[in-house]
Amino acid sequence: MKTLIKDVTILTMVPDATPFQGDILIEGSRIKQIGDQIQESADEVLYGNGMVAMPGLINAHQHSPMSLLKGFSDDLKLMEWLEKKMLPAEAQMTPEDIYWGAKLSMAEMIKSGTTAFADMYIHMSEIASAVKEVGMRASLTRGLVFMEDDGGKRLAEAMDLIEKWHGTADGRITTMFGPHAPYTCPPDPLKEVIQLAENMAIPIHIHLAETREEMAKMAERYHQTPTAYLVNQGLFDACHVLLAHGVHVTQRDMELLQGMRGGVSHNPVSNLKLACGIAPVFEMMNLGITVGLGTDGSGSATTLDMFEEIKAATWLQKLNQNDPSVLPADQTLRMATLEGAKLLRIEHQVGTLEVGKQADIILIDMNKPHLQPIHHIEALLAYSVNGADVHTTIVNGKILMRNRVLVTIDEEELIEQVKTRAKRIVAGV
Ligand SMILES: N[C@@H](CCSC[C@H]1O[C@@H](n2cnc3c(=O)[nH]cnc32)[C@H](O)[C@@H]1O)C(=O)O
Ligand SMILES: [Zn+2]
Repeated sequence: MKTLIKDVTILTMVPDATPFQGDILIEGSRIKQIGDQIQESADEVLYGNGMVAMPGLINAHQHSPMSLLKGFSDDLKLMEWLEKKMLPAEAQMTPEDIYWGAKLSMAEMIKSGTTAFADMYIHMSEIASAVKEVGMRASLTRGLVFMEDDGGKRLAEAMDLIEKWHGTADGRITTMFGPHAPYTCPPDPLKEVIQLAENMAIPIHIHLAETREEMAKMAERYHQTPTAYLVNQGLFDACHVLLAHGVHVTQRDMELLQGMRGGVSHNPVSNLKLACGIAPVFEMMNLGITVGLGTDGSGSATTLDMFEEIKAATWLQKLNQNDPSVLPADQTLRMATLEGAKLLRIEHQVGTLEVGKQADIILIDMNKPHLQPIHHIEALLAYSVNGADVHTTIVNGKILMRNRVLVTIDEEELIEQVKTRAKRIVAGV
């Protein structure tokens, strides 16, 4: 199967590359050729017509089934929101609900230009089945809380996910271990997971230093910051780590993180909405720590539009540093693409448009008043585009949305399913 994208403005996101007009040839799942006037017959030709082609966005921290809970419980503090609303609602969710919730998130992600995501939740085989069917790329994690003895049930589910799904769906699905957070993972079980991750060469995805309450809790329990606690359990020596949030990290914490494999998913909309604080993204980047972008679950962020995260990320750092030159447009776009790919450990496959890489490409329709005239493409993409401007979404060479119509998801059926399921779930809370 060959697809030819003709006459588009190509933003490869390769560092220092400038946008240019040209064609992209996709063969199978990969980018075969990028150039000018490619003369090759293809099964499908997409005409650029004023569009921009760029790498699909990568959402580095998500809880996909929580889209069933979007708008259910807002304007609360994180711990209250989590303990009084989210966890009781999660207890009502059946495996089938998880499947449909994940699909709902994927529909929203594909329609707003996201092609890959990192997900931490429960009933992960349901999510894996949905990812396989829908055609997205995902790094899947069974979230592990160790606050009560569950006889090893959660960990067994995590192992099962990794053994059954890692590297499957034509390589679109990878997995991580997911100790949930420093405050839900005491030293012994955490060390056990770290050991497993090291032995199996599987990365770890974990929440870190999201709230002031977490800082206080960890100081009281262990007389340490959450970051120092993880360092002292040997986490960063063992494996690649995807840290979600990293809002409350001290200068000393950042120095401890310097040189880590992996990095931080910055989730600015969720952090703003829950009034968690502003992550020191600029400082972390200056220390060479990889920082990508995520939405967190829709239960908190209430949106999965990564273009909103791009805007929030750059605005927050400009304000925080009192300097509008901080996080310029191209750097922030890179956080949502190549840096995110590094966090998911898939940068050899995606994150830039390069010959030989997997074809995860989005086309953005610039023929709109709010996107004209075009002086600097990157500025418009970072500051003006929103998810609804995405025209076409391609993952692994396959078109998942064509002219805003989903190809692998029946949108009508999806909406019917989630309406009834969501109603039943919250009735039990
Ligand atoms: N609670 C599950 C395991 C955790 S899955 C991932 C968890 O992260 C929770 N979560 C979602 N957003 C956040 C956040 O911003 N901070 C901390 N946890 C969150 C979410 O509700 C879900 O319970 C169990 O009992 O087995
Ligand atoms: Zn989260």
